[in-house]
Amino acid sequence: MSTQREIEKIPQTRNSVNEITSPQQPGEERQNRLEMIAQGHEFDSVIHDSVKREECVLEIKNFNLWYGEKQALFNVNMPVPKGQVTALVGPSGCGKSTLLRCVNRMNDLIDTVRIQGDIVLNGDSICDAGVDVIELRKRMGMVFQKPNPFPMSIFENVVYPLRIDGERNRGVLEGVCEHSLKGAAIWDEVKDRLHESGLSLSGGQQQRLCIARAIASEPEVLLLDEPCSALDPIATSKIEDLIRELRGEYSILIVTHNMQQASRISDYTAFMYLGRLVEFGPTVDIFTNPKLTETNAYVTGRFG
Ligand SMILES: Nc1ncnc2c1ncn2[C@@H]1O[C@H](COP(=O)(O)OP(=O)(O)OP(=O)(O)O)[C@@H](O)[C@H]1O
Repeated sequence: MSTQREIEKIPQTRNSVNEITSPQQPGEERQNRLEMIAQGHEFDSVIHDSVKREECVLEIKNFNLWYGEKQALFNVNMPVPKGQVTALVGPSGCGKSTLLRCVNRMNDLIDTVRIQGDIVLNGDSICDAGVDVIELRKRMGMVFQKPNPFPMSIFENVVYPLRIDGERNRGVLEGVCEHSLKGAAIWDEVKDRLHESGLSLSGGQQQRLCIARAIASEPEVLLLDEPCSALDPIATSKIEDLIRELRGEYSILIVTHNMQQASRISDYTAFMYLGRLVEFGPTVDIFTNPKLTETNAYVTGRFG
């Protein structure tokens, strides 16, 4: 869908973003904020005060990213609250996955990527050239759209992060395996078949196995990139319940296309558009009383 078509569908109401920053003068034409973004105008993200008051696990600061000549992220400033679920939403191609991948430096794997700005994890800058990326990734758990269990047993899948760290103690490995599978709400289903292949599980079980593997190393942040997009509704509902249960113990940043899912599972929602953070606030406010008309148009399905 072209940007222009998206924009045209958004009603140009008087209750636009411009009313927040300046009163409308008689006869003055209001310009939609998303149209201004598409035209390359500078603008400041709208971040609700309640987000700013939260303790942060991550702080994304003045962050820009280019794929070759093409800029994909523009001056993103975003605190990610600790112990909460934060959803990243926005139309396809707005940069949600790119931003998520920056947090665990997966974009380093792409030769053409260039970044500016910083991301701070619990006080530590993660973008410095001197950062040990392997150590950094141990502080993050990542779960992808498609479940990706390794071709090894359920047990070995879960304890994999400990194995690569050199852990050999059977008791420790068994304890972490059970704790992580329970944490991922799949223990009862697999406790009698831990030595079967992880690939023998259903798609939804495989995804919970991947979440168990992601939490086995007790990460500071759990990054979930559309973790339910390949799952049926029942498996999706189990993963959503699980995300709610993991909240508090883990800080979760999740990319989702599904507005109902974002509203069900997240505490905070960030709306992105064409590489910019547009509005970021408590999910209940973003879905029922956003500050921007454009956010309302997106979350109610009127474009994108
Ligand atoms: N490896 C890459 N090389 C070049 N451009 C890329 C690459 N990955 C993403 N992009 C571009 O960066 C922009 C943001 O893409 P990204 O995948 O982050 O968006 P998204 O919001 O996650 O989209 P979707 O919801 O469709 O997954 C898009 O214009 C995309 O084409």
